[in-house]
Amino acid sequence: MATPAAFEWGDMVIVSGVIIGAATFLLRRYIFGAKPVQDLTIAQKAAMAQSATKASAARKEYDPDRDFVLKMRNAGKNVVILYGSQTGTAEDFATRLSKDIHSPAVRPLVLDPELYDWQCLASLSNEELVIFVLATAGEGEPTDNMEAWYNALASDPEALDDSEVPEFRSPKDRELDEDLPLQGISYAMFGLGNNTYEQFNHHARVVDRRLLSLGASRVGERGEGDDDADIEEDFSRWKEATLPLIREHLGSTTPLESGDESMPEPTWKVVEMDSTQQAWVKGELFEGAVATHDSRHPFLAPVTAATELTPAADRHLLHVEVDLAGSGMRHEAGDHIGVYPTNADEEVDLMLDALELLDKADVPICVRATDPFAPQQSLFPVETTTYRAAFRHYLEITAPVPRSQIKSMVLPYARSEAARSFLRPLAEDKDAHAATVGSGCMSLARLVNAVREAEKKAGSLGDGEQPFALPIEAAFELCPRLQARLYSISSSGKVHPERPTITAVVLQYDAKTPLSAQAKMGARRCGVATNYLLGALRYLRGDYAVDLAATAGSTALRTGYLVTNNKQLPIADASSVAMVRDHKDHVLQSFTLQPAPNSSLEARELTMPVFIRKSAFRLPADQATPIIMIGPGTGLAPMRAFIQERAQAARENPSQPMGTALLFFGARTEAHDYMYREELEQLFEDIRQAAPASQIITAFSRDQPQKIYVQHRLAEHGELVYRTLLSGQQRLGGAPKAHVYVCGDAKNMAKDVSKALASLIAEREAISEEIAARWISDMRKLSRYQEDVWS
Ligand SMILES: Cc1cc2nc3c(=O)[nH]c(=O)nc-3n(C[C@H](O)[C@H](O)[C@H](O)COP(=O)(O)O)c2cc1C
Repeated sequence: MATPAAFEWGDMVIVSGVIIGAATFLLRRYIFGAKPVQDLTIAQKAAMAQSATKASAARKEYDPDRDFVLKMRNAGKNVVILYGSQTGTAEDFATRLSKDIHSPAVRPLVLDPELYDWQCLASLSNEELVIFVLATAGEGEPTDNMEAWYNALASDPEALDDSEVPEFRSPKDRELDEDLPLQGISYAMFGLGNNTYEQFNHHARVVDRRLLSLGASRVGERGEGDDDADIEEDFSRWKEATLPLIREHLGSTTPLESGDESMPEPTWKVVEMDSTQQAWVKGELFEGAVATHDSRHPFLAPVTAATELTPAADRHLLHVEVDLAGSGMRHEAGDHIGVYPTNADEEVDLMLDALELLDKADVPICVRATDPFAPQQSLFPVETTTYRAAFRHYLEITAPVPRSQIKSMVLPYARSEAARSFLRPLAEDKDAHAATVGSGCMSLARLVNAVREAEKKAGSLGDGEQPFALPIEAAFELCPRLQARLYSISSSGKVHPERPTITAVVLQYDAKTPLSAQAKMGARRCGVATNYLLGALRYLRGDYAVDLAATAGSTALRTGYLVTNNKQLPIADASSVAMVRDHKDHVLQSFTLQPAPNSSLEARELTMPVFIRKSAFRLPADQATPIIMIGPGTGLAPMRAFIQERAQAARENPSQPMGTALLFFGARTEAHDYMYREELEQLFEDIRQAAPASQIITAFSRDQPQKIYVQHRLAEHGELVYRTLLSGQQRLGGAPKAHVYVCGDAKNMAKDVSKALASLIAEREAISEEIAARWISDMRKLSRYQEDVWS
């Protein structure tokens, strides 16, 4: 089988020849903007940063293309919004903020800091403003695209006041104060974080404190969004308090009316191309053009295995393996793999139907910025696409629509009283929005359908009233960019080079509102990426394969499967078909999947767009160091990679000293949820040849009347855990030398595990739990207590 050289975007269509060159130019940011890998802890980074800051400032030649102040002024703007975003939320907030704040006096430009130099910050004038929208990533780390700024500004985040003053570029008209080089510069700050992480909003807090200590003035308070509560509401509150101050700062005397329901200015222009005039071919945009694969240039990896891991009656637990051969990417135990999913065909059709675009779903379109100065001129990473492909590959179409978006981008298009009465409470009342849109997980298509239902219920429309219709430009703006999903790799790169595996539970649940239960396609909601992985598994297994090209009459090859009571239907009808459920009570979605190049339908060879993201979650360099792994559920993933690696080392050299390895694994029941059981038991047999005390300790929560979780087992096996932490010492007397790894749920499990550990240390060292917790904190700083957790 031929190995794909690079990524080709699904069933994308592009005009052959000339467009490839033009698109490459327009997309140079995507194609050439190589991202630095983030594989150091904060402590390591801080140590490196001090010297790096000086060196880079001295080294850096002025590059007008990287001068964001110049860029802003040339575009006739006076505000620059810089976003630090890992998974797209901050980027989306920045874009929306720019819309909300825009007026004749306030002219914002949204920029990615990765493409600009922090040294230019001091050139801003008092009549200009910079707004930071910064998410925290990793364990209190900056996002990849803010890394250079963060390292320069906060050369020592622990001791900001003693940090060296970075060397900013002096503006032409004034000298910079040596200690307060940012005097006269104004900024506003909104941070995004999640309260379940130990270092809540650390990135925004550090940058904020540093800007203040360098002399800059903050307009308004620093906002802090909490993803664990209601980050949209946090953002709205911050905007309500801060936007008037920003307007005032920039000399605007006209406050925006809060009840403003005027039509928004479109950001994007959609041009339909004449497909009869030109030769349209399937696009293979990135083939041969990319030397390095990363999050912006994923690799189309052949899927080499896809299986179900357990016989659980009510959930699909998946194991998916891809082949990275030829990609140049390597993975190490602890790394993450990013997967760009494809939206389910039913969701795409629901959206096309809601926008009344089903009949021209495959018309080629070109989507360009209306503002000739906008930094991003093309909405998608391809010059031309189709309505269907845009919704399938590039946009997040299943997320609930935020309240502020309903207010600014949906309500203005309501042309009947019935539509306005339905939408107004959702736009204005936080609780009404949470109850209907939040709990109902009401995507844009579902919201549009619900407005139409409200109009139908109201009977005839009033005089001169038009039925509700949302223009495509608004829909493109309302849907955020489809983001890659990151999974902890569950295989070792040393043992299985080029074959990373994913271990994931398929996410499906019912939205709990009467409205959603009655709506088209019902109340079931499906996680985008895990259902895409399930779709791939089913396709490879041979469930209901259908060549949709034949039924849809499309010139593009569309491979997928469609389950509709065993009847094969044209894809366009799928959204009206009642969803079929499988034996695990999961709805069966259909996906248009990407076949391997040159493979026949019968061969069933698939590819998946992936990239590797380096992590700091690493085994100790010295294999004599003991490790304690706590990984319940799919939190087992990175532990499996560690165990594979230690087992291989033990097999190869059993006489080499090896530290004890303890695995705490938890699941619901032993009989139905114990994934990788035989393999793990065999691997521990191997490990015990070199480290005899190594063992697996399980916690099956539903195998007895009372619930037992991994934290309970930690307490029960306190003596063994303590001895492993001692690692040959008599007493700890401080942070243990063993390494502890925790992976899985951040909200409860990770916190309870940390408490259980502090408690068992306190008891045996005869110290207070507070002191023991401090030792664990020290372990974190020394990268000996590492978490890979999510909430
Ligand atoms: C892997 C991961 C690590 C995170 N680490 C932190 C953290 O240390 N502190 C924090 O406050 N929030 C943390 N968060 C929460 C994010 O900051 C929050 O979800 C934010 O909305 C993401 O914004 P983005 O999509 O622009 O990256 C983390 C999220 C993820 C997925």
